Amino acid sequence: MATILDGKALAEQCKQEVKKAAETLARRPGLAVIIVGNNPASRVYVNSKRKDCEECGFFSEEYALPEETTQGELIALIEQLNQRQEIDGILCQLPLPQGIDEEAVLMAISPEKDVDGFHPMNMGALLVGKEGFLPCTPYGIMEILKAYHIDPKGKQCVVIGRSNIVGKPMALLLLQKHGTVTICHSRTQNLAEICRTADILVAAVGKVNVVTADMVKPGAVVIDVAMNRNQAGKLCGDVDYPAVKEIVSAITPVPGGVGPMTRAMLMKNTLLAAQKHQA
Ligand SMILES: NC(=O)C1=CN([C@@H]2O[C@H](COP(=O)(O)OP(=O)(O)OC[C@H]3O[C@@H](n4cnc5c(N)ncnc54)[C@H](OP(=O)(O)O)[C@@H]3O)[C@@H](O)[C@H]2O)C=CC1
Ligand SMILES: Nc1nc(=O)c2c([nH]1)NC[C@@H]1CN(c3ccc(C(=O)N[C@@H](CCC(=O)O)C(=O)O)cc3)C=[N+]21
Repeated sequence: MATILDGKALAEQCKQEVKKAAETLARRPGLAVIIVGNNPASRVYVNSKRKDCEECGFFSEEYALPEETTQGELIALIEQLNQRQEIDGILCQLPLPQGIDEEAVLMAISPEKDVDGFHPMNMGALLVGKEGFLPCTPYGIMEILKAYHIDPKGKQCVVIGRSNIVGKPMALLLLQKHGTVTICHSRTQNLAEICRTADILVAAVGKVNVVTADMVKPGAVVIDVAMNRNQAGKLCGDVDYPAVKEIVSAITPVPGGVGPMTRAMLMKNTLLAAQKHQA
């Protein structure tokens, strides 16, 4: 029987710890969340971030900007938030509307307030193994592995996906923990064969059933990052969960796996930002 890696329960635990630590600070940690346009999925995520802040006793501000917002206006807001003492973390929800250069926007966030860990300064710190904010999703996955005593050291790790926010930093964190890491993407020719070598398989593609049971080594650990909707409109990951869970040693469910831990790590990063900021 596979262990179901319960990200939801672990996230609740993490948030309780964050809340406790936040109570010892002179001032509540503050998070500003910016959302541009009317992406319904983004709306859902932003609402849950507000709830997380309340749970952790944080101060939070939300900026819901219209679809027509210009890059200049968005960056001007970020620059104001960079200056504000009571704001420890700034998150600009992705994706941004067409015509706005995401990289320019992410670069505008002060690296000290970049609780998403998307600024090139924090990305660079991760690359060279220096301290910085870790991107929340890969950070949350490493916390899941740690909590369940799954050590990447010496293991074959396969990451499917090479985005700057998930796949690439995921690969770097597994490498940092001494995994032997292979990164796959849309041009990978022998995906199934490479996946079958994995002791730890991380799927971060965004396509239903891109990972089927024949691609998974029996006894492997499978982490499903994706947030897809299937034909019935149900939330699901990249992995054919019912079939794959029968052959693995451990697997994250969707929902209830990586998603809640991503949000918990956002709270953790905001706490860390506040601690540094107030030191
Ligand atoms: N649980 C959570 O907290 C989070 C979940 N997500 C979800 O994770 C998924 C990935 O997100 P993100 O990294 O931002 O997505 P991107 O679309 O930026 O990246 C997807 C990656 O998958 C690769 N890919 C596409 N098709 C295939 C294929 N057939 N075989 C192998 N690789 C393929 C792409 O390759 P190429 O580079 O060649 O195009 C790309 O590297 C999405 O479902 C997203 O919703 C994202 C963030 C947080
Ligand atoms: N600047 C920025 N930072 C992000 O971290 C960021 C982003 N932009 N854009 C979009 C992606 C996606 N993402 C998720 C976070 C939590 C869940 C989550 O909590 N999921 C729940 C289910 C939620 C539901 O029911 O819809 C779960 O898996 O159990 C999902 C997805 C963060 N992202």
